[in-house]
Amino acid sequence: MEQSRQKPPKRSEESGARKRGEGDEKKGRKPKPPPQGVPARDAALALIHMTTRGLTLNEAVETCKSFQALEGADRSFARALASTTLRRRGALDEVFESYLKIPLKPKQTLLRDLFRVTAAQLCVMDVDPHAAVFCAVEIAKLRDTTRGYKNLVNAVARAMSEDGKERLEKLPIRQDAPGWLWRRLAKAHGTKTAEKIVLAHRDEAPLDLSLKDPSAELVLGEEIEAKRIGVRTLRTASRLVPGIPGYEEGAFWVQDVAATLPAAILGATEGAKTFDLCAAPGGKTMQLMADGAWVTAVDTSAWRLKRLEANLQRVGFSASVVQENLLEWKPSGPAKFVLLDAPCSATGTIRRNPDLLWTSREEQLPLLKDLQAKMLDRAADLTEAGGTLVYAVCSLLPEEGEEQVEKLLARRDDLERVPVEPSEVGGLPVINKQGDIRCLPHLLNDEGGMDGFFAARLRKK
Ligand SMILES: C[S@@+](CC[C@H](N)C(=O)[O-])C[C@H]1O[C@@H](n2cnc3c(N)ncnc32)[C@H](O)[C@@H]1O
Repeated sequence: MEQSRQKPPKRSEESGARKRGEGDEKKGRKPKPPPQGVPARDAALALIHMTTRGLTLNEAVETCKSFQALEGADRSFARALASTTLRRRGALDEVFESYLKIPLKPKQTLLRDLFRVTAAQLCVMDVDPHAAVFCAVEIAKLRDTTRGYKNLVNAVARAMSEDGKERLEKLPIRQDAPGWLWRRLAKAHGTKTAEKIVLAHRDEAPLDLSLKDPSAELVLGEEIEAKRIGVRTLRTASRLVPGIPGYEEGAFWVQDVAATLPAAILGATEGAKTFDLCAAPGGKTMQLMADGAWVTAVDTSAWRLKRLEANLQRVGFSASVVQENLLEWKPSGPAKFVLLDAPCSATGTIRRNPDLLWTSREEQLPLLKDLQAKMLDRAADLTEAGGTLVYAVCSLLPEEGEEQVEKLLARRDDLERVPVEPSEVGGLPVINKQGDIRCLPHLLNDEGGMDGFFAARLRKK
């Protein structure tokens, strides 16, 4: 059986919580769980385990019964614990594994996830270490696959409570990213920038609201801190979207500041025929419509289009919505303005979706790149002469962004790049040498950062 490499640390004499638990155990009484105890931590473990099996964190949150049963502070704690575990999983694995004499077997997935969640509490989060150790052992006892390892869990958790934080802090920054992503980020942006990107992934993203009418004042109430940023964004410290004044009236929708830039640089004019390709769930459709464009929104996914329609309805817009594969869609004619927000690795949204670090697969990239190139050609064909095409991806990887555009311009002579001006992006520091938009998560770090995005503007000759 696996054992801890180190002796478990001595128990702290100051530990009221642990002394109480131990005493109770000796006397055969059930120990009293501390606040935000076993149920919240067990729900966080369930969420993590669902992501290990391939679900996104959002899907797990929506479907996990033990999480759904939580309320208030327990619910927030479980969500924060799951999110922290995913953000730091690479380093946390390294830390807890350093205490094991015998590595875990690949099939011990639940035990591995329990160690991860416990390490996140003990090495990253500011929680009572005694509560973390106590609950880890109680959770181990709950299931057949972990019950036999409760002593190991106890020993490793107690060892981590002693010096896990120090071990974590000694690890290189790149440890938080999967190897394939780190290699690609370092090659594309250089090691220093790649480190800044990986560091930015440690933090929760702020909540950005896109204003339907950017010139209007949105009165949020004194309790919600907010600041104007970019072209139409109000950045807030709030998390409760439906609770924000103006939500029911459709005065805003949720959209990271970086995601507002592709539609902003398209420059679709009032009443102009505009194709929003790969449109769902409709963030950019709403933005184009708010600027008065006459939009046809195309997407292949029925359920995502349902969300688009619900979003449009709340904000009070009605677009022409088409469920079609873009590569096969045959509209009656081209449009003056075309926005293609192509499917991609979504690596630019890791701050919001930390599960992507572990659910994205390098093997998906060739397929995505092939699809993006085909979509770009199709989108160019659907743009009328003299019209504007914007290509966008929420990716950190140039092979899905910059390189796709270079290759497009090399294989077609009917397109030319139209460089973006700083005034078009509200002065944000996101315009690269070619005049394209390249957002990275650490830019504007002091103000909460931004999603990673690439967007280029092309004119059809
Ligand atoms: C990056 S998301 C779009 C986000 C959207 N533009 C927004 O701002 O809310 C990419 C979209 O491409 C859609 N998609 C993927 N393959 C497609 C295809 N062959 N034809 C049309 N849409 C496709 C997906 O369903 C997904 O909704």
